[in-house]
Parts: sequence; C-alpha cells; structure tokens
Amino acid sequence: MKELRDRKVELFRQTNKDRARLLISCKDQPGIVAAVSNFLYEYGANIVQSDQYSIDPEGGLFFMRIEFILPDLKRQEEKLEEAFAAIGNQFRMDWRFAYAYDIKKMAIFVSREDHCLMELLWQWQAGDLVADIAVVISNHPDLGPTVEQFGIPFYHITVTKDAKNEAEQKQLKLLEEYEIDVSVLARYMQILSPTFISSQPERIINIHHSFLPAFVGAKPYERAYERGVKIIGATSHYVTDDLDEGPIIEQDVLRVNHNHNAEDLKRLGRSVERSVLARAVAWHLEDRVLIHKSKTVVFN
Ligand SMILES: Nc1nc2c(c(=O)[nH]1)N[C@@H](CN(C=O)c1ccc(C(=O)N[C@@H](CCC(=O)O)C(=O)O)cc1)CN2
Repeated sequence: MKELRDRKVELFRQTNKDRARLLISCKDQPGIVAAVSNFLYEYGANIVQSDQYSIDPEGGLFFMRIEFILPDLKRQEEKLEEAFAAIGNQFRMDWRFAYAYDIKKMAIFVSREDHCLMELLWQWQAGDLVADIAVVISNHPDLGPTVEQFGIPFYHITVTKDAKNEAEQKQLKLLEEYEIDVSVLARYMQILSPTFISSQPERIINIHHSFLPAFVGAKPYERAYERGVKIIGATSHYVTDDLDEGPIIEQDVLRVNHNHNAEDLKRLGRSVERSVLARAVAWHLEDRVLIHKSKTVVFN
C-alpha cells in the first residue's frame, strides 16, 4: 500500500508541477478580475478555475480563488510573486500564491476515538488525501500500534490539568521538528491554550461532534439526547481561543428519532464526523478556504 500511495503522490506532483493558486481578498471595486486575469494572461498562464465572491452589505469585500497553469512554474515562483505585488498594491489586496506541488505537512492530534483519524489515514493511504501526514500525537497510548502500521510516527504525550503547558511545549516542539503546515484535531479532547493556537494561526482544524452552534464543548451527544433532538450533526472549524466558535469550514447533519439513545447518537454521528472532517481537510489542503473574521468563504 505504501508503494501505491507513493506512486499516487508522485503522479500528483508530476501532474500538478505547473499548477498554482492565487488567493485574494480586498475591498470590492471594479477592475479586479480584469487586472488579475490580464496579469496571468500576460505572464503566459492559462486560467483553469476562477471563483469569486463579493459581500456588499458588509462593506464591499471581494474574495477570489484563481487556479492556473504556468509552464516551468517552479523556476518562476519568485519573479511571479514580485510582479504581482504591483497589482496587490494597486487594489490593496491581501494575497498569496500557493503551489500544488507544495504538499502540506500534516500533524493529526487524537485522543481515544479513532474513527476520524482512520478516515484520514485510509484516504491518505489510498492517495486520495494529498498531504504528507508526518506525525500523529495523542494524549493516550491506545492508537499507537494502529498508527505505526501506516508507517507514521506516533507520540504519546500525557496531558494533565496541572501540566498542560509542559505537554503543549512538547507538542509544539514536534510540530516544529516535523515542519508542520496544518494540524488536525481528530476528536482530540483537550482544550488548546491561546499560546498554542497563536503559534499555528488559522492552521488548526477541529471536528466538533455537533451541528454548531448547538452543544458547544464536551459531551454534545449526551446533551443532544437529553434535549430530544431530531437532528444530530458534525462541524469542522478552525480552532480559536473561543471553544468551538472558530470559522466553520464544513457541516452536515443526520436525522434521528426517539428510538435512539445517547450511544446510538454517537454511533450514528461517527459517519457524519468522518465525512465532514475529510471534506474540510481536503478543501484546506487545496487552498479552497478563505477566512474573514469569524467566517469562511469556501470555493469548493
Ligand atoms: N482552544 C480550543 N481548543 C479546542 C477546541 C477549540 O475550539 N478551541 N476544540 C476542541 C474539541 N472539543 C470539541 O470538539 C472539545 C475537546 C475537549 C473539551 C474539554 O472540555 N476538555 C477537557 C478535558 C476532557 C478530558 O480530559 O477528557 C479540558 O481540556 O479541560 C471540550 C471540547 C479541541 N480543543
């Protein structure tokens, strides 16, 4: 299976060696699309996907994701970005280029529940999730053997209420050592400190096992059962200091009824959690998610 994955990743790299994405947000005004598309045309690029969105009522904000092919891209990266700076300045843009061949390094944090972790590992092993899953970190030892079967390093770092900071320092050291681009909390049941979050801004993705904003925090299924809900759900969001209130990337729901107890809700919810997290992670890896204040624009 490793050979299959390696072949798929290498094929992805070859197929996408000239593919780049340009992500833009700025104050909406006439001429942006023309200026950007003309710049790419004059630079010899072929635009293969272009999405944009304007929020008028909230002060006229413009968001754009444009995907293009530019022959011999790797050699032109620096000059391309230097040349685009003039347009960025002209429209006062927040902008960045992302390159498909820069496959993101991912850390997965997990506690004891394995379903979200396994979904990511299965998709990664099949080559469907294009990431370099460099390390799995857990506050429990249970999933070590499972992870190591995939050939991925596993670190058990105990987290206690009295020594959370020490644990986080060890975690952060690993993220630095593995040069992690994105961390995924796959049912990781520890609240991260502001210090930890600020070291990875807008690069920590969580799966919360409820249809937020309902049932923020711990034990959402038990609370949903007590409330007598007819729908359960899952929400994937970026992690911020405000628990489970970060920008939402993806959500989904499932109908339930009076026949289902709390354990049934957990069982039924697991499939929703897995698919919601996998979509959210894939969109982040493909640079399809733009964040604005407490919300996202997802060009999927
Ligand atoms: N700063 C943030 N940290 C985390 C977030 C977040 O949005 N901001 N999301 C959570 C995930 N989560 C629900 O999805 C969650 C996890 C843990 C808890 C909690 O109360 N944990 C206790 C310890 C519980 C235990 O030891 O089993 C705690 O940390 O004190 C609530 C919600 C991940 N982290």
